[in-house]
Amino acid sequence: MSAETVLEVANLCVGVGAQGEGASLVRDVSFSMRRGEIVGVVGESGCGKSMTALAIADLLPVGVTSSADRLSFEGVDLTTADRRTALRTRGLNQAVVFQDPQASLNPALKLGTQMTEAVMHHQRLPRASALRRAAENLSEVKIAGAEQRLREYPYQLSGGMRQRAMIAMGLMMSPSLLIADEPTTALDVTVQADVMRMLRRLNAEHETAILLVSHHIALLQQVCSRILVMYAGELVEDLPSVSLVKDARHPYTRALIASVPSLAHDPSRRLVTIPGTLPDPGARGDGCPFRNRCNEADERCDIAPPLTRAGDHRVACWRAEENAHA
Ligand SMILES: Nc1ncnc2c1ncn2[C@@H]1O[C@H](COP(=O)(O)OP(=O)(O)OP(=O)(O)O)[C@@H](O)[C@H]1O
Repeated sequence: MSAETVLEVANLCVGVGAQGEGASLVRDVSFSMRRGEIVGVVGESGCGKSMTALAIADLLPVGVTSSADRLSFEGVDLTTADRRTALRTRGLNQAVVFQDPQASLNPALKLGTQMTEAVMHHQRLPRASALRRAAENLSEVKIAGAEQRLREYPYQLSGGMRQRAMIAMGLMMSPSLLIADEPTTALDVTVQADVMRMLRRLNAEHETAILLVSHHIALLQQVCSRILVMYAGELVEDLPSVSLVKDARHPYTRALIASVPSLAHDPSRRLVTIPGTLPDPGARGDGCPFRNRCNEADERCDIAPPLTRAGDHRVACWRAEENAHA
């Protein structure tokens, strides 16, 4: 693994039950992220984006478990590390921002207390220095009157401010990876743009890699260097953002693109919606998970296509070769 690799995930699986013995929610997802890279994860609701992000962050809901051949942060493999090392590695290197900051901020603690807890514990920073850093971070995400805000409770902040405070909190440790799951979905459009600008600036200034989960493929194309496309719990395509529109090879990725006005090749053509629905996690069967909704499916699709690499592009479709030139 190169020193430039921040995160490496090999064959991540997520399932319901203490041993993942129930329905399979995520199957064999593998990818890595370089320092400072912004990688997007896209797909329809229920395709396993959040479960993938939560498994990496070790924040899966009760009753859902994960396994992986390798899950390493900064070279430390958390699948073999002891609990203490795993906690410390995540604590030092990883921050998480969710769609709903309300769910992540403790309503009973003042902002200053919750922003400083981790650095005081992990970096042994004295309280005064930690509070100074917290105030600087709040100013950095454009929250005015930072010192006063640190003495306030989350309910005293607006929704957009809470989301920015979450980002400021996440960056207290200068993490090498920020996991952001739909960080702007619950916000109104102007605040969304502010939050995205902020994430990009923090990425550029602190070299923080960002794993950005969103169902909004056009937004990901604008900010990410690479996009991972998930379908029914599987990674079906991984490609550079610059290739998205002209070189997507999986029919599902193409359908996602065709359903977005700003990305569709010919905006005058009718936008395409994807017929059918995502199969239930317990009822995916064998073969390509997309075959029942795919207008290019043929008899080959009864066998699941492997995720095959060609240069910096990976696709799980028997037609990937043909589609590369189509
Ligand atoms: N607590 C849970 N227990 C069992 N299954 C769950 C739980 N939470 C979600 N799921 C199921 O896991 C699958 C993947 O869900 P996930 O939230 O990862 O999808 P997603 O792509 O992030 O969707 P969205 O964009 O709606 O958040 C879905 O079928 C969902 O119903």
